[in-house]
Amino acid sequence: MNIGILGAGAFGTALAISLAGNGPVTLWARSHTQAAAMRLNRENAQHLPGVRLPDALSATSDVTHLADCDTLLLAVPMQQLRGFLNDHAQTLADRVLVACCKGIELDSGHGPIDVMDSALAHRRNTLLTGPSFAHDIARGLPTALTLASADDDLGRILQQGLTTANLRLYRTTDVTGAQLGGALKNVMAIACGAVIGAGLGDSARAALMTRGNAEMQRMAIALGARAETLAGLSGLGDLVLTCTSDQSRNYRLGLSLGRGESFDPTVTVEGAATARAVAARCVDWNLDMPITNAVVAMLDNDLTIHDAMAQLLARPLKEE
Ligand SMILES: NC(=O)C1=CN([C@@H]2O[C@H](COP(=O)(O)OP(=O)(O)OC[C@H]3O[C@@H](n4cnc5c(N)ncnc54)[C@H](OP(=O)(O)O)[C@@H]3O)[C@@H](O)[C@H]2O)C=CC1
Ligand SMILES: O=C(CO)COP(=O)(O)O
Repeated sequence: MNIGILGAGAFGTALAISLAGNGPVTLWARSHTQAAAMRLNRENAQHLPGVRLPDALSATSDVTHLADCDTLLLAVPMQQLRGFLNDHAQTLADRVLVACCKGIELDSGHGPIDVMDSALAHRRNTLLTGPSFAHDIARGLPTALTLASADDDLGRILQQGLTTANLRLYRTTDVTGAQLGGALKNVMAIACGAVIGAGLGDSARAALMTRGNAEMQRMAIALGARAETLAGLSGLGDLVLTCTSDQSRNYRLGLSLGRGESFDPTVTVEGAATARAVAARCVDWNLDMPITNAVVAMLDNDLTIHDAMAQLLARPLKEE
């Protein structure tokens, strides 16, 4: 397998570092300056400082250097994915594509594979998702992820080719479940960060994680996912990681909301747009998504975390 990675952010770079342990990998950055600096300094100082780029990793800003790559990993943020696919349709044609982003597109309500399926003519579109921080992968720490492919034969090939010494891949054909688990856990991480930031305690966070998990299951099953996918790495696994670690940018945005502090708007926080994408559609989908709606209200400054928790506690009592 000849691998290229498009998008030299934290995650794309971390995956490139890990995969370079298997053989040569090409990492494409849109910025010529960034690619040149990575070649010169053997470091992605902008997005993943402090980690040496291995010799088997070639950094470039020239898409023609991806000509020999049969498998391309796309590591750009979710809301940029469609524009990116349109801009690079020729480079991506006839390759196996692996989306590495987590989220739901605001305009369409679609996840990464759905966006690729609608934007590109071919259908060899897959997703790599699950609990993993870029810094952990890049430092060689053990990680387990899910490779989602509707075509199980293709899934097996990718599972084999993208597994590395520190990256163990499981696979699933439930692309809907994998997309939604990775997208919705970020919304719950914002809520959990807000609870901790406001000093409401670990018990409240445990309640939110559990009810958030129920909310994720409800939506995913309604849209055709399998319950066991949401109980796996791409759902519960990533929910646990992201709601409990301040390595998570979504969780840190929540912390800032809970503390009443501002947050750097240039940081990639997928859960904010995803929460809006879901909240805008949950009435049409006939879905009860109280935590997601509360996150949107907090992001819009319409609700404090104290009021949001009071509202959630005052909901009609029901069976678990
Ligand atoms: N970081 C992590 O730990 C993990 C991240 N992910 C997912 O990976 C995805 C990317 O996140 P991450 O790498 O962390 O984000 P970063 O903010 O670190 O990097 C984003 C990268 O995307 C590039 N980019 C943005 N828009 C475009 C575009 N239109 N064309 C080309 N390149 C573009 C940026 O380029 P530039 O620098 O030039 O702006 C940058 O290299 C997200 O969906 C995230 O949820 C998944 C698991 C773990
Ligand atoms: O997806 C991630 C961990 O699995 C990264 O989380 P953040 O995008 O919140 O940093």
